[in-house]
Amino acid sequence: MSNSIANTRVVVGMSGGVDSSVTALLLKQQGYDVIGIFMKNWDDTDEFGHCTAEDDAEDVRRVCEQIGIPYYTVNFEKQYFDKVFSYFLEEYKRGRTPNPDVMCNREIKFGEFLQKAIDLGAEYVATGHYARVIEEDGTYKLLRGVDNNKDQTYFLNALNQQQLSKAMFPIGHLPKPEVRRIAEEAGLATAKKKDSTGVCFIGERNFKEFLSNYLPAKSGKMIDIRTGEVKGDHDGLMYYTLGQRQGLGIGGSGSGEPWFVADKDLEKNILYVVQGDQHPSLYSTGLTATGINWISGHADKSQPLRCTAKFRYRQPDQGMTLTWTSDDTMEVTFDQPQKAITPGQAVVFFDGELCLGGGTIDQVHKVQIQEA
Ligand SMILES: Nc1ncnc2c1ncn2[C@@H]1O[C@H](COP(=O)(O)OP(=O)(O)OP(=O)(O)O)[C@@H](O)[C@H]1O
Repeated sequence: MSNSIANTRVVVGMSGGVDSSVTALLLKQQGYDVIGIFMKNWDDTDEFGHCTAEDDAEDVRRVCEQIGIPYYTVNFEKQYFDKVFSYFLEEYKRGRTPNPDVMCNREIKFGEFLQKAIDLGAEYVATGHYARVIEEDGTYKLLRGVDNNKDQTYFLNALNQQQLSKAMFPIGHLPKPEVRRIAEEAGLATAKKKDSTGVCFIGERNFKEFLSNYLPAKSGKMIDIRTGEVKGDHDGLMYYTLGQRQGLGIGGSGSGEPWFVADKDLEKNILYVVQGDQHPSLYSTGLTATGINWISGHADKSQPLRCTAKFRYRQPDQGMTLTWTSDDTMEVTFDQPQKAITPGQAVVFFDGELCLGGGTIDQVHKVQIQEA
């Protein structure tokens, strides 16, 4: 074992899931000085006094004991509330659909948590994200995880050079089934644990009910964007996402094609809907992105750039042209009209395997509709 590896301390962010368990195991096997830390970011104690964070912390304890590494729990509930949840609520108040995971990675996992790790003498923070980071000529590059199905670069697009220089993603080069196999072979307590889904602080709860605890809902009219006809009432604009089909409560069986959310007018509190999933009002030709993080730090902002991008996790990449309009804003023009582009979500740019960076979708440029 190389002495320098043995002297390199790595803090692993342990969620109690299989990915971070294998992350810690691999680093330990490679000879690093590994510490496992579970973050408690949210008090999810239910009405029966049960808290899933406690179950997860217990899984972290069992896995760390199996691997033979020290473990701790840190509480970042206040920091998470101030830096992620407040932003989440603010965005919903503006009628947008935020991405708290992108913010959590930037502000908590590779913000507060990274600082905590550094305070503990660690050189790196490792997580079980499916992504890769490499250094080339002093620049840190974020690459897609090799498992296309699991690639999580979408959520890591807001990390900067300093954060990437401290990040390790030890399972980024592995397909998920291989990660499970490693966990099973090592007999890790989390080997068969099912993957977490959804926004971490909402969990399996009903989203509408959850949000209504924090933001007052204002009902209003639901209007057909084509005819101006009132189709019904909505429960509050914040509950709806562009392109959404479920939960509109109109167009029951026998009344033709399903209805979709086409637009929101925040000022007038109107939800615009349209019938048929191919209607042009669901499509856009481009978008304005703000708060752009260009990972390499070196961009030629005077030239338009061809690349691919995703507007949501697990979407195939789409071709487009980027034009910088200021230091951190750009106009994005799609090669083909795109459906259900959602303000508040992340747009993330790629050049092949390389994640170039990303930003927040601010304005959406709708397809111009020419009715016959
Ligand atoms: N509560 C937590 N405490 C510490 N680290 C965490 C926590 N939640 C997530 N992480 C870290 O962030 C990574 C990605 O989080 P995500 O919620 O996407 O988990 P995941 O892909 O389901 O992985 P896992 O199987 O490890 O739960 C995790 O693998 C872990 O390293």
